[in-house]
Amino acid sequence: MEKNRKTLTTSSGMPIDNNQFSQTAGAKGPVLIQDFALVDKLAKFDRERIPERVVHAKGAGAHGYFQVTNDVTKYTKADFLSEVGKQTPLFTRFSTVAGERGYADTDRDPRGFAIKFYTEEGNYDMVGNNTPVFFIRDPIKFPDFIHTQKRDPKTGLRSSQAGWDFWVHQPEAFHQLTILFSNRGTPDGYRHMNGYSSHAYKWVNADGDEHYVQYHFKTDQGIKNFTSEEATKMKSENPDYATEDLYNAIDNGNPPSWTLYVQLMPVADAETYKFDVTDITKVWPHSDYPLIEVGKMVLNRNPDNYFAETEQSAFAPTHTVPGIEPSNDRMLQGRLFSYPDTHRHRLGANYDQIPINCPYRARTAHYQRDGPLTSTSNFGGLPNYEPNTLGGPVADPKAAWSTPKVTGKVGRHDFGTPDDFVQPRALYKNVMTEEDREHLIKNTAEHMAGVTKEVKEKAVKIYWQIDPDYGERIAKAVGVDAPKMAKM
Ligand code: HEM
Repeated sequence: MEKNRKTLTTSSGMPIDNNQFSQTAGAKGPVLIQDFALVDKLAKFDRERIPERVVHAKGAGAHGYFQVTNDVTKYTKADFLSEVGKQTPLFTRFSTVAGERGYADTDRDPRGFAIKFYTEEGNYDMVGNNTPVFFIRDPIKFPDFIHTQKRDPKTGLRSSQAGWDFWVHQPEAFHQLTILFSNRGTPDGYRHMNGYSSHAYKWVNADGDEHYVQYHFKTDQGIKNFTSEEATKMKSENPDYATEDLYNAIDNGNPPSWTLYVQLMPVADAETYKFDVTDITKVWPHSDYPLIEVGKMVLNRNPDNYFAETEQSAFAPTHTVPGIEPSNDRMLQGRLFSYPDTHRHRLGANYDQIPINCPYRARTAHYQRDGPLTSTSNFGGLPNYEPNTLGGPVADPKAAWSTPKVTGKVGRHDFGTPDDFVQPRALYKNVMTEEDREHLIKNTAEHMAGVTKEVKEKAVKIYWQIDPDYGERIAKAVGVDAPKMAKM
């Protein structure tokens, strides 16, 4: 055996004499079940795959840190934001949404933008996207929406018909669609896009004052997008383009960074504001609520092992810290349940004990025990019940959340009649350049190419209500009659 090379072992640590030939009964005889070097290897291999994430299956991860650059203590008591200069280690995962784990990175799709801050008060996860709004605003619609983005149950193919058939029944989706079918739907890798909380969360300060908050992580690399042609070409040239680009930038000592800004709205303002600020299909005008700088996120270390870190990372909006609370945004409330639930399914009940998910900078103290793959000391001989006289951990009333009032009847309430077109109209008319609009029309029409006339006509009707120019140009590009639609 060569010097300085370790002896190969089984997973139980038994030295292995030979890794080239299975044990057999005689040179021509059958393979023996006593050969643990073989059985251990095959059994481990048989179980190598865990379920992929039901959405956001393909992603790239990176370690880094967050540093506070501005005093925000009058808005939140979150300890990791308590001092200018304070640094908190973090892990980030960027992703596409609909494709499977082997899918191409440059597909038109929102991009996931998930951050796990390892704070001294426990892990804080910010699970956002590169778009400030979303397609729907009630969690009961999420599984149906995602089914339209995944493969058709009969053909096993992706179907743009399903997407459009769903969207034409959700006029509120057209704000997000106007973003998705602009070139922002095909960002040039993960370094050149912004990240948003999309939801309103709540910041609470030490005196109990509450603000709704929206997060904007602005890329310091500048926004860069692919055109539809460039993105499609890249799918075949390098399906892992975004993953490789992020890895190489960090590996080459060129750490990407993002500046975090927030919009803050006193909770009382929300009652009289012109729209429901917990509606995720809306953005808050910067003229009403300007951006306030908070700090910088820098990604400077690649994972050592993709599976252990990136694949096993488990983010949840439920993982929060004192000073940051959920709002009543219905989508967010649905997500609070969905993420830890899917982690228990994907990784097991002790997903929090996997090193990448472990709140290693906080001192955890509780009475939860056992379960599959318990891989900590399981709190040794400490008591496993409470109340007790044994000096075990007790709850601290100071950690109580804010106590917002709720009124009204239990029921399946609709959203009333919000104006879902004013914001996509402003985006189309006032924010986009003529070149942006040309790309938007072309990209939308390309995607709608195989869609039925009935669905195209319904979509055109919505586009026309957003803005007649938008509707007429889409109608022309997809080959339906816009003026007739407009009179319907
Ligand atoms: C009711 C609505 C939603 C539901 C039920 C839902 C559910 C899920 C589920 C089950 C996963 C897989 C998690 C895993 O296996 O680790 C996931 C991933 C993800 N979701 Fe959502 N989602 C919703 C809306 C949203 C919204 C609005 C955003 C962004 C603002 C978002 C951002 C993400 C991101 C970034 C990931 C990937 C996290 C990672 O990198 O591991 N989701 N979602």
